[in-house]
Amino acid sequence: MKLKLSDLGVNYGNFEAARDINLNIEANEFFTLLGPSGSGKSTIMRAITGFNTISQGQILLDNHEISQLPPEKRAIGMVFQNYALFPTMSVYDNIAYGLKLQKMSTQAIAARVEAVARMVQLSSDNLKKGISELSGGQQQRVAIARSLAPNPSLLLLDEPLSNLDARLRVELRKELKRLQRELKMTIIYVTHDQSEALTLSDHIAVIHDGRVEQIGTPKAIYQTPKTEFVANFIGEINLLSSAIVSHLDTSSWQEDAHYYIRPEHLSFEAGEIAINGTVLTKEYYGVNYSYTIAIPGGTMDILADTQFEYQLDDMVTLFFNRAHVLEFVGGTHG
Ligand SMILES: Nc1ncnc2c1ncn2[C@@H]1O[C@H](COP(=O)(O)OP(=O)(O)OP(=O)(O)O)[C@@H](O)[C@H]1O
Repeated sequence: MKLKLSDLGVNYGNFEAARDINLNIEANEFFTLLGPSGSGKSTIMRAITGFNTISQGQILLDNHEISQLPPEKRAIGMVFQNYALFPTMSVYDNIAYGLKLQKMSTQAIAARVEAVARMVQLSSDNLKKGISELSGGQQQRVAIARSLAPNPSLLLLDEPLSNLDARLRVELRKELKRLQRELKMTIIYVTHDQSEALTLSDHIAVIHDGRVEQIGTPKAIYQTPKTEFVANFIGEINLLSSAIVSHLDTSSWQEDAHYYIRPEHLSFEAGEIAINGTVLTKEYYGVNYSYTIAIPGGTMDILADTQFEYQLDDMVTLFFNRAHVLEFVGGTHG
């Protein structure tokens, strides 16, 4: 199913937690709301599910206005950060919960619970257990299975992996993507983790202060951020301070602009622009090094191939090309 939010606004009392939200989410798309804590992501999700009343705009699910419907009539699946499982029920009963409400036959429920348990790779042994007997990763699988059981055509996932350790997050992230492809579902995903957003999404909406800052593919958001906020929020980036810029031959550069460059666009080898500096910190990442270089008026982070091995306090020259420099005037792309 496709979802359209048009001029959506949500207030808590006098506080505008979301405003002017316009999103077009296509059927079978993996769409992510990415933004810092408190930016309004959950507020938008709760408006879609019906747990928040909207103060303005429309929510169209396959062209039908749903904002006046109660949550249970919207047929939208939802998984929360804290799982929100029923702790005293068995895994089976948790997954079967929505199906029982739909008055499905016991036999049909059993078949469906087994099917979704298989999808999320929960064994039949696990189905008999109590929720507290499962690991965090298994509990999250139960939460996903429960939301999938009624076969929703739209699934909302609000920070579903944030309670898990790093390795499990990556594993479950791959599984989510596989499930989405297999089940041909529209997924709206909320995260403040940029690597999750970049790896999973077809499109990302960057949310900041209750507004949409930019919508685009992961590549577009990373490579051509429209605002200074997006440039700083997605990926690592170096600000070329005015002190640095004043050292450069910058006749084509504007005085009131802010200039940025990504660490991977700096080189120790060659480039149009050169800055001398000394090695301040060095981190080894297996495939490469990350160095912080002290330069006149500031520091720059650089990602370098392991062939470029320097020691602390070594003198080095950083090179980069003008084409890789991102320019912002008044916060927006120059
Ligand atoms: N029930 C509420 N009443 C009043 N203010 C609220 C309520 N819920 C959220 N807020 C405020 O609205 C803003 C947006 O909150 P929201 O939970 O949507 O952010 P978020 O981007 O989902 O954050 P997080 O990543 O931390 O979950 C915040 O400033 C928050 O304090």
